[in-house]
Amino acid sequence: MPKKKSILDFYKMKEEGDKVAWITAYDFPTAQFAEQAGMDMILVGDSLGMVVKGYSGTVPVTMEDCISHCQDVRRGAPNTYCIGDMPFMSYQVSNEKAVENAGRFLKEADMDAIKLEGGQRVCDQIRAITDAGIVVFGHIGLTPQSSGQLGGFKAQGLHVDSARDLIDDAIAVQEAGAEALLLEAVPPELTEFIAKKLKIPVYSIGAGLPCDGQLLICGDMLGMFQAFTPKFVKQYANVAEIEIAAFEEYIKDVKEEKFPTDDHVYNVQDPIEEFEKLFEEYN
Ligand SMILES: Nc1nc(=O)c2c([nH]1)NC[C@@H]1CN(c3ccc(C(=O)N[C@@H](CCC(=O)O)C(=O)O)cc3)CN21
Ligand SMILES: CC(C)C(=O)C(=O)O
Ligand SMILES: [Mg+2]
Repeated sequence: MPKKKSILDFYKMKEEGDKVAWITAYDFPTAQFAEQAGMDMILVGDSLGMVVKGYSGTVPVTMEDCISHCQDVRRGAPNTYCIGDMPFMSYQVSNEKAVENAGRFLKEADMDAIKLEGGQRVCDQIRAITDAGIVVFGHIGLTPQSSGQLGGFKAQGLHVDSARDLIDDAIAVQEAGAEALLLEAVPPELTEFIAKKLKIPVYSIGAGLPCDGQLLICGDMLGMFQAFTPKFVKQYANVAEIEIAAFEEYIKDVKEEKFPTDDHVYNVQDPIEEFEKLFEEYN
């Protein structure tokens, strides 16, 4: 079992050009499989609202949802670096609320770091959480919690003006004390510039190759999420197909009385004659 990584390992990996592979996970079994596979880190994303709860966005997700899923993931992956994702309205209102809620991820769910969305406009919160001794991951570009302002789940930084805003946001997030930055759905040219410009590791979800590592949503890469498939997703398995086929076969077996067989039942421990006598008593 390799030793659990720390944020210093991720700085070192950036320096040495070793790429970080991470996925989201929300449950115990997925966390176990990710750790067994050697995943560098796990994000317990507020995307759990869409991937496991079936909401159409991440806005309804609560602190209680996030803490509960972080606890499940930690039990499954005790030796993997885990990041808790701060849900909508858990950090926007005030620095005090932001610090208090960030702290819950560490105290109640043993997370190693927290992530929150936004650039310059959340730098006060990033500074406050950092000052409390908590590792912060920034997240800019397509920020699903503010998809209303973005006009939907749309790629960002495609034009020079918006790219300039994102570069300013990236620098501000680093200056505020964040120790890593996630870029979501921005063009690779911009990703490469930001990854080279910043001292902190810069990771991509839908932001191309030239940076310090890649994140995918587990439900997307495993083929378990059916509502939509972002352009940036590579599907590595079709779990939906496997699961539906298994359910269909089970249904058929039940209808045709092919399940259960002798292998799946318990054997009586008294002579069958005694059982027959027992049943007689009731006839
Ligand atoms: N399952 C899942 N995967 C994700 O990647 C994801 C979530 N859920 N929930 C939170 C956000 C929302 N994300 C999304 C959602 C949709 C697109 C998408 O369909 N994009 C289109 C159009 C892009 C555009 O209009 O610019 C695409 O073709 O990629 C992208 C990212 C990323 N995150
Ligand atoms: C989309 C990713 C980056 C995320 O924040 C999540 O999974 O919640
Ligand atoms: Mg999120």
